[in-house]
Amino acid sequence: MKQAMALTIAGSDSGGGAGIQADLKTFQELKVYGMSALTAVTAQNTLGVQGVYPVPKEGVIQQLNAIEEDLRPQALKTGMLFSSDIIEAVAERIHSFQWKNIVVDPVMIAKGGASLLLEEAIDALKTHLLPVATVITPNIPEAEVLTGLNIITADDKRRAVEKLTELGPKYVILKGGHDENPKEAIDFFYDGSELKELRSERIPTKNTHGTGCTFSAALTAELAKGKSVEDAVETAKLFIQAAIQNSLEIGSGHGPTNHWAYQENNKQ
Ligand SMILES: Nc1ncnc2c1ncn2[C@@H]1O[C@H](COP(=O)(O)OP(=O)(O)O)[C@@H](O)[C@H]1O
Ligand SMILES: Cc1ncc(COP(=O)(O)O)c(N)n1
Repeated sequence: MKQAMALTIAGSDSGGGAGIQADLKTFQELKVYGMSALTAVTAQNTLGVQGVYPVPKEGVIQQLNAIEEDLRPQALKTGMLFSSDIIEAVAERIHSFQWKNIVVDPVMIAKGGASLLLEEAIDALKTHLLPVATVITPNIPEAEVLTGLNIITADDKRRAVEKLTELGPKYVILKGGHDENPKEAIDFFYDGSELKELRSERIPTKNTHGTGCTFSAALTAELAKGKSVEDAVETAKLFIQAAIQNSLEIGSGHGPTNHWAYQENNKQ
């Protein structure tokens, strides 16, 4: 059997709950060989981000070249990209290497409020990266920045996914983790013509550090196995639901999700 291989292009979270660490743990749980290109080192724990140290653009390019030369991913995701320099370099390589199954998680702000993307990089994200994306997975505040819309109602969400599709990605998943619905976490899934709602019970917990990273990594892993976007997103939703349901009470801030819960549940 051909080994499924996936790449994450993202920042490091020293606390292990988000970023590259969450992505690689998720790939591993879904039995996908994980590769990484690091864009920034963050000093971070469950309480927040204490420092951000970007990798020079040349360093990011060299990591991508090394992967292309010898390994090649069947799917990849981007997370924290930090600057327009890095975004342009990543978009250019995705295009020239003809990499497929591109998941763009437009990470902007960590749960504690620290900025993981410079203001000057938003334009580059819209003009360079979104056009080469297969799927984008913004949360509500990120979708507001990308569209300029205020997103509160279901109608606002419909308008937002349509507007986001106009920026170039084939599919948009607008995640509902940040909305006010106390009962359900509803993600809007739009394929350019049809809108589907992905619903799950909202779990009352403060331990949501890394939920977005884990969700987009699960989606990427399933795409690397050759699944359709429609099927991959169903698994990603089940994966994140199990990970939040069994989140870990470690650290004294927003604890991380549990990356092994999905497989543990499937064993029973
Ligand atoms: N409390 C929760 N209970 C159940 N699912 C949640 C909860 N919070 C977030 N999710 C789900 O986790 C995924 C990540 O969403 P979100 O937290 O909005 O992303 P981000 O980490 O990028 O802000 C989505 O599928 C969302 O519906
Ligand atoms: C390096 C890095 N990348 C991404 C996030 C976003 O995490 P979340 O999924 O909690 O929004 C983070 N806190 N740190």
